[in-house]
Amino acid sequence: EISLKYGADRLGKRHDDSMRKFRDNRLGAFIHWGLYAIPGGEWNGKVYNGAAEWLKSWAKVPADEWLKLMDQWNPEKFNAKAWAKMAKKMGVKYVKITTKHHEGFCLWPSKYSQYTVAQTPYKKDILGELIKAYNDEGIDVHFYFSVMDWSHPDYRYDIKSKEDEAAFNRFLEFTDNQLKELATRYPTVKDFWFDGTWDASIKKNGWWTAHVEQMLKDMLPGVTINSRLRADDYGKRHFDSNGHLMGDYESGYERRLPDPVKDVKVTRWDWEACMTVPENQWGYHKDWSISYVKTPLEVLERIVHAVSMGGNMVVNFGPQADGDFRHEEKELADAIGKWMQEYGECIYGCDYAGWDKQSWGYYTRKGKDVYMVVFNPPYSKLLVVKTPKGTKVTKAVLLDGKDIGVKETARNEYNVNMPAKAPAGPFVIKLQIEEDASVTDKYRDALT
Ligand SMILES: C[C@@H]1N[C@@H](C(=O)NCc2ccccc2)[C@H](O)[C@@H]1O
Repeated sequence: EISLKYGADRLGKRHDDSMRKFRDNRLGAFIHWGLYAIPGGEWNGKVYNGAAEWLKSWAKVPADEWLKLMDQWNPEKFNAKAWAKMAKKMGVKYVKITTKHHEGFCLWPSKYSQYTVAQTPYKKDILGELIKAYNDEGIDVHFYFSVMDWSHPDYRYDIKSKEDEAAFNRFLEFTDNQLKELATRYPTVKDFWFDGTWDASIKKNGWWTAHVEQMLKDMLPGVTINSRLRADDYGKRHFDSNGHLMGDYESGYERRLPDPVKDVKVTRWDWEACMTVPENQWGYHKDWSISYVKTPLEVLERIVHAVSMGGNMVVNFGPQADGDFRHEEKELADAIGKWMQEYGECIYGCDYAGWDKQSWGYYTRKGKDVYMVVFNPPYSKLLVVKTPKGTKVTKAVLLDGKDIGVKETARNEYNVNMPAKAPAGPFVIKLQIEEDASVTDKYRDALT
């Protein structure tokens, strides 16, 4: 291994209470809310199909012109309690809020910037209202924070001169101040999810990313930090030059998921995926017909897929400028919530089962309980289960306790019956197992 000053400061997963809660939460929601919600993907009469929160970039709008949108920021339908009730009903255990996205507009009254809610007609501290409302519902709050800040004159994409260096150092100090401000004003925050850290300027300042992780952990013991913040001595990101994960969980699965067979290695560390409902819209876009919109079932499958591989899933919501949600997102929250109400025990506190993936769906595991989450019931009405050596399935029940029958068909192979009346949608079977490495082998491998 090469010696690093700013590489991973820990090997392996964290097992303290805070990280355990992060992991056991499993299902979160993203809130992408900023000035970009006002134009909603359209600028000067042209609708841009790219991500709506990047409209400033697609339409090449100068920062001072873009930030004039602040004069229109007055979400008259915003009701933090209603947002928290919606999240509660969806069954999310945490919400990640964009405190400041790339545009530089702050949802809290930062004293280090003139581009904040305090300078808008709305005036009030939106972030503070949201944290109180979510926490009052028992929902953890995580902060999304974009290091890249298009509103700040000292931001640099690269460091190519002494002036660049001086400017960027001022920018890093500004960023430190905002982060300390967030940690001080909102001490119940449980996680910082950094974005906008891919530029050469950050990769050349790996020391600063290590300093930020330490600074926040000193201020808020237990707080979790995503790998996307981190660059090491050589600009390596997420995983350091020795291949060790930096931060507390991998945060590279944005709008994609690890393959259940080829990428089983991700089960060795903590990770959190995030996803959009359209193909690629985080902020509010007025026209969702421009790309494919996932159904609630497709969102649900991604949630289960993540948990089945030992990861968290964060489903994105892009609130409207008026503070209300579009009907598609309300309906999605409702549908996911109904499923979680009935089957959530196969998600919350669950992890990778370590069994070979089968075509009917996904396994999750909590202690001695292995769950089968069935998305694709077979015409045979027989759900094939293959267990690791020394593991036996002794019973298969629905979550209401109804025994549906399991038959051993070969060594470490079983057929679990489909319920007589196939449920109308994805459902869960709970397996009772016995694990004993000393189990004698009554079957013999064929001699080939
Ligand atoms: C969580 C998402 N991350 C931001 C994003 O655009 N990431 C993908 C990306 C990364 C680098 C260049 C272009 C696009 C999106 O705006 C969301 O905030």
